[in-house]
Amino acid sequence: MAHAWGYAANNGPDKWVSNFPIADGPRQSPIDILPGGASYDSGLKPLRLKYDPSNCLEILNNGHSFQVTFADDSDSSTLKEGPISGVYRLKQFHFHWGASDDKGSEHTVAGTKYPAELHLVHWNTKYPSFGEAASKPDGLAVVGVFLKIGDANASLQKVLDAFNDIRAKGKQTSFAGFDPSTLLPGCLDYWTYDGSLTTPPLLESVTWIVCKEPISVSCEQMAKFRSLLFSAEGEPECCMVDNYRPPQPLKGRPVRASFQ
Ligand SMILES: NS(=O)(=O)c1ccc(C(=O)N2CCCN(Cc3ccccc3)CC2)cc1
Ligand SMILES: [Zn+2]
Repeated sequence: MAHAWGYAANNGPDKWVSNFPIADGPRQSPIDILPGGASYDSGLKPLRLKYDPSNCLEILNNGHSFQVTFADDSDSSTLKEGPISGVYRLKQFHFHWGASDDKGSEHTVAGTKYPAELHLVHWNTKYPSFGEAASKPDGLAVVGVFLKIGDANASLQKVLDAFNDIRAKGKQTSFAGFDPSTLLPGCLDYWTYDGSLTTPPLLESVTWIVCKEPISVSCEQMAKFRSLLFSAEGEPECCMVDNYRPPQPLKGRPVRASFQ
């Protein structure tokens, strides 16, 4: 499996350890969050998120998910405070989802799976770039937001409307003026713990910040997620579904809550 990792039986999460031994490391993600096992930390600050829609550049099908990429050459779209110190810049956001509404999220809450999970990926500006930061223990901060079946999400629909141009792996199209803060829940209470990227190279460089409150998505919108392809044009079509890693061992890590 020369780095051809994926989510199928022959190259999926249980196989990643052969090319990425850190898969069995001490701070892997995602995890099952046990609210009863999290400790309230009054020292945790509210999340300070400031996003500039003019930084939004394009939307891309990378063969594992789709991502919306941001210009990160200035401090105009940043995450500050919360559990982190310093300034982290937004690089991209993407999602993970299931083949059906009963699965799809990477983090779970007392065993509960959500149909999808949003990840807003930020890198620590004490390092020169995302690539540099991705290999440092305090290099990345990812805000995770659960999606729960309910009313259609008008903000999410703007993203889904771009899917016709990125159906196959490797397709990308310009995507301007989108404000990712419109994808955040009203309440920004969160759990936080030290973890990793949930895809190869599984680098243990992520401060995870998982919001307690989900955002809504309709089942028709979930069907649109599932219309994307893992496969490139000209290859046999393979629907992009179940692109999530299951929870990993906590290995004694503390999980803190910003709320009581
Ligand atoms: N699910 S998640 O944990 O939020 C997540 C966050 C970010 C990425 C991500 O952007 N990539 C694409 C390329 C960069 N590599 C790191 C790298 C590899 C080699 C040289 C430098 C950096 C990470 C994977 C993936 C997953
Ligand atoms: Zn992710």
